[in-house]
Amino acid sequence: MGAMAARVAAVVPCKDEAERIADTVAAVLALPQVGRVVVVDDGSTDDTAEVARAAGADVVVHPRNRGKAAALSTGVAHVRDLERVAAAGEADDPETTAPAALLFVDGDLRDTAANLGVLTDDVLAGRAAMTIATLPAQLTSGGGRGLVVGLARRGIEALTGFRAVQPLSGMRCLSPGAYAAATPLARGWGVETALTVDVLRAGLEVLEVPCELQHRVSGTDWRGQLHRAGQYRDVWLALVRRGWRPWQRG
Ligand SMILES: O=c1ccn([C@@H]2O[C@H](COP(=O)(O)OP(=O)(O)O[C@H]3O[C@H](CO)[C@@H](O)[C@H](O)[C@H]3O)[C@@H](O)[C@H]2O)c(=O)[nH]1
Ligand SMILES: O=C(O)[C@H](O)COP(=O)(O)O
Repeated sequence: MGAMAARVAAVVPCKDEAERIADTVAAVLALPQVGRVVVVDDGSTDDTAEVARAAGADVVVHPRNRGKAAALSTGVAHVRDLERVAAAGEADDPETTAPAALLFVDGDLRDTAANLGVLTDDVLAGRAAMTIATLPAQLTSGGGRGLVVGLARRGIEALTGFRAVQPLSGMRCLSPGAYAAATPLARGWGVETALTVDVLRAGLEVLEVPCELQHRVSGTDWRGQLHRAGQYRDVWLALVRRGWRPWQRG
């Protein structure tokens, strides 16, 4: 394994993923590119933290739910703390411990997370600053009507010219420069949309990469629709805060 081989740090934000997180962590830990997996338990009411720890992840806990973007920020901060400790142990060569890239992974992918390796190649080779997974048709059908996806796609295109196939996809690999360009992260469910806008606006390359992933799809019940309403609000806010004014179009 080369020096770069295990230099990706994975961050997995989780709210109530106890049933799925062990498989997800095991699959990500098995990727040769990945050196560490940090799970952020974002105020779960189940055993997510314990299960993730038992599966081999470093775990940080939010005592109260703070949303996906806050969980990602906490996870990256924890990666950096762990690196500082490791660098102190390895004396004068922090380069050997600093991650070459961050891999953002949802907790619900289970063993399909084993297919995430394709996201890291372009970033580690310097061909892209951020890669975004595009998912195949899901085995479980969802209840979405494309409203949130359409909003995010239109806003990103208006602000940057980039037409995203799956603008909400949370599985992303980022170079340290891409992460710096996108911080502070937009709140809640706006984080992916804002990441794409901010990284592109920094003049960096963004690539969508097909990836064989399956995740838990939101349904048509009131819970699913409430979830989509929250997504819509956060994506809208992220876009407006970045200067999108759709109501001004002639
Ligand atoms: O308050 C929360 C809610 C969720 N999660 C975790 O965030 C991830 C994504 O959540 P999920 O409910 O699976 O989101 P989806 O409905 O599938 O949303 C899609 O759209 C989101 C943006 O709106 C993206 O973050 C997701 O990656 C994308 O799959 C999962 O690991 C969750 O456990 C948190 O950490 N905190
Ligand atoms: O189910 C989904 O794909 C997301 O929750 C987004 O919902 P949408 O279909 O309304 O864009």
